[in-house]
Amino acid sequence: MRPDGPRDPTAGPDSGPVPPFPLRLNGKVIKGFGRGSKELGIPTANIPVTGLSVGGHEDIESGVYYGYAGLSASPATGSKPNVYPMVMSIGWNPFYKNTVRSVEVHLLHKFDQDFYGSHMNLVILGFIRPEYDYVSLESLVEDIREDMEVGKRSMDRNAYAEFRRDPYLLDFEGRTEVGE
Ligand SMILES: Cc1cc2nc3c(=O)[nH]c(=O)nc-3n(C[C@H](O)[C@H](O)[C@H](O)COP(=O)(O)O)c2cc1C
Ligand SMILES: Nc1ncnc2c1ncn2[C@@H]1O[C@H](COP(=O)(O)OP(=O)(O)O)[C@@H](O)[C@H]1O
Repeated sequence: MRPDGPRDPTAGPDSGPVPPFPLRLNGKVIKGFGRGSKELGIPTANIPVTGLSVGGHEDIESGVYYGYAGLSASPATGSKPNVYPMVMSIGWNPFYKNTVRSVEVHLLHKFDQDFYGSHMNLVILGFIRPEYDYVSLESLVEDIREDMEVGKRSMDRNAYAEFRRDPYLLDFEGRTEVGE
């Protein structure tokens, strides 16, 4: 269960990501559990959990992370490839008691349209917190909103902001089959 008390304003040292970060992985955006997170204002783009095996990250600790996401061009919407800051959850979603592990990314940007089928390249820069169970949906949402603020503040630091230009993010060569 979520511990009481205030949370740290940033995650990870100001001097920049420390190993195992930056972690790089990718996958195609697939349908999630359809719990209507959009209605809560927090849509999460799922990539197949096999995306974790790209680069051998299967044993990554479950929890909440922050970093940057590169999204491929979407033929459906005509959008160009672009990079966005993101917060993400890797794990079992204890609040929902999932039986499969999931990788879910919330991009810190307002989109007019869905982008299922696009490819997403991720550079993870830091760990925010473990996954918790919650007394209510409201308290889960409140904590995710705080994760978004922690992620933003953390990436505003120079040693993290520079990863926005990491070439991995916009390299979609031969990526179409990975993680499908
Ligand atoms: C930044 C972030 C933090 C999250 N933290 C938790 C958590 O601590 N516990 C939990 O059960 N689910 C957590 N979730 C997962 C949400 O419960 C999940 O997005 C929701 O189940 C909707 O899933 P769906 O989009 O696949 O339908 C988190 C999601 C995000 C984006
Ligand atoms: N800011 C955003 N971050 C992540 N996904 C978004 C965002 N805005 C729109 N989307 C779209 O919403 C979808 C996720 O919606 P959601 O309600 O969580 O359903 P699902 O259960 O399919 O994951 C993503 O796959 C993506 O196409």
